[in-house]
Amino acid sequence: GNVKSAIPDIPEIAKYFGTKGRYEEVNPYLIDDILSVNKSLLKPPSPDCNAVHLTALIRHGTRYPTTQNVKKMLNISSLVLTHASGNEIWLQDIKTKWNMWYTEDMDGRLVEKGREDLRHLAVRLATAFPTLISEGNLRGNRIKFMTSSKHRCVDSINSFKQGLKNLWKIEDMDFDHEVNDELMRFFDRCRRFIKDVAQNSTALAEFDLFRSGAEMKSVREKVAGRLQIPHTLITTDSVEAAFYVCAYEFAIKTINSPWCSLFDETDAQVLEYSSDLKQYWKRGYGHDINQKSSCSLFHDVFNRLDRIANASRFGDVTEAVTVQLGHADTLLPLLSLMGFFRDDVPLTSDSYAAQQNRTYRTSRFVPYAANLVLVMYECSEGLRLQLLLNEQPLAFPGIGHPAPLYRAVREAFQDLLQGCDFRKECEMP
Ligand SMILES: O=P(O)(O)O[C@H]1[C@H](OP(=O)(O)O)[C@@H](OP(=O)(O)O)[C@H](O)[C@@H](O)[C@H]1OP(=O)(O)O
Repeated sequence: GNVKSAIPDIPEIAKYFGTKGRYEEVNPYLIDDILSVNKSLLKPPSPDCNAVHLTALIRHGTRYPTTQNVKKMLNISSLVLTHASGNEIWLQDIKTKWNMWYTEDMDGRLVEKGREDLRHLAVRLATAFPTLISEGNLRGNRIKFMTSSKHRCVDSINSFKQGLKNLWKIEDMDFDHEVNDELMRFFDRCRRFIKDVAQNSTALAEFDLFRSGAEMKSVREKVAGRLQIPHTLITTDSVEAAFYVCAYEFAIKTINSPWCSLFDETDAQVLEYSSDLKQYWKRGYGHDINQKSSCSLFHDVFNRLDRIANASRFGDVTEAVTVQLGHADTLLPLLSLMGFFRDDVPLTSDSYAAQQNRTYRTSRFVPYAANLVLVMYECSEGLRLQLLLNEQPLAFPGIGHPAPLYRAVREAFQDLLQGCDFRKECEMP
């Protein structure tokens, strides 16, 4: 019928959930129609072009909290259930209508919504690129699948495949995927990253400083006041965990949880900045090795594009589509390596106010199921490469065109193409 689907009651702070945000917040038109494809955005660069290859680098779909966060959520929920007082409706609802249902064994696994995220993404990409993501190419093994070994990624790539099988009513075939952590979890393989960042307690100093700074103190005091709990008991971990309850209740169950009433927009923006500081210094521009650790994935993608470019002259392109499933930690370093979302000044613990309009804002570009799609076209004047991030055209830095000539892209990235040696960058003396 023509009854619009009931728009879920969306927490006003939902756009500040960082890497724990829903895909729909980045593309709100999907709330009404999850299979909607903005065809005008996705038409070929010019009528004479035809698509010859597509690579999709995809983050897994919506997941449960990781164990480390379930522990923090347990702490804040028992503190609130035992110590909070006040007769606000939302507090009564937390106490009477909500229960702490998260358990440590959830361990970041994919939830049903996460399977839907990937099944729907598969159908939308097949709709947008029907000559590449096609039943014939799937049955003809011209669509390659690769994934991180993490359960949430394996489940995600199987959901992506299931989306295509449902679309074409395929029940008589299964399709393999390659588990490749060297590429999809390169950060685990880069010794310099592990030593200088992951295991270096000073590497996230700006993040740590902000978490114990003035803006976060104000959030803690306001939340303590709303709960009528002494603010000495409300730590940064507490407010972060309560924010995560709100984010996970929404992402997993599309519920506007009473926990969201603990925060106003300013609180959410402070917590968003805190999350951006973590990603900036651990996965982004903060440390050069963060981006250099993604050199192996960068070369994997461009070596394939070069093969396609050479083969396309002879029309025997066998690798029509490559789908690679990873993490936010896979996409963020690569996006930085390629120069996306770089601010003129670094994100630091004391630049919260100055960075209100920062471009490195993870809520805007790496939600669950975030995806970077590269489409190569054969056009009359040569090969073109179109870039899409979360199904929206993305101009290459320094080129400003979302579907430039491939040779222009290679020129822009020539230093990386000739350098960016993973072994050299990552080995330790
Ligand atoms: O804060 P948590 O424990 O959720 O951090 C996770 C990462 O989640 P994210 O920060 O991206 O929301 C998780 O990335 P994902 O893309 O797989 O969800 C990562 O795999 C996991 O190790 C945690 O990252 P951390 O840097 O080890 O804290």
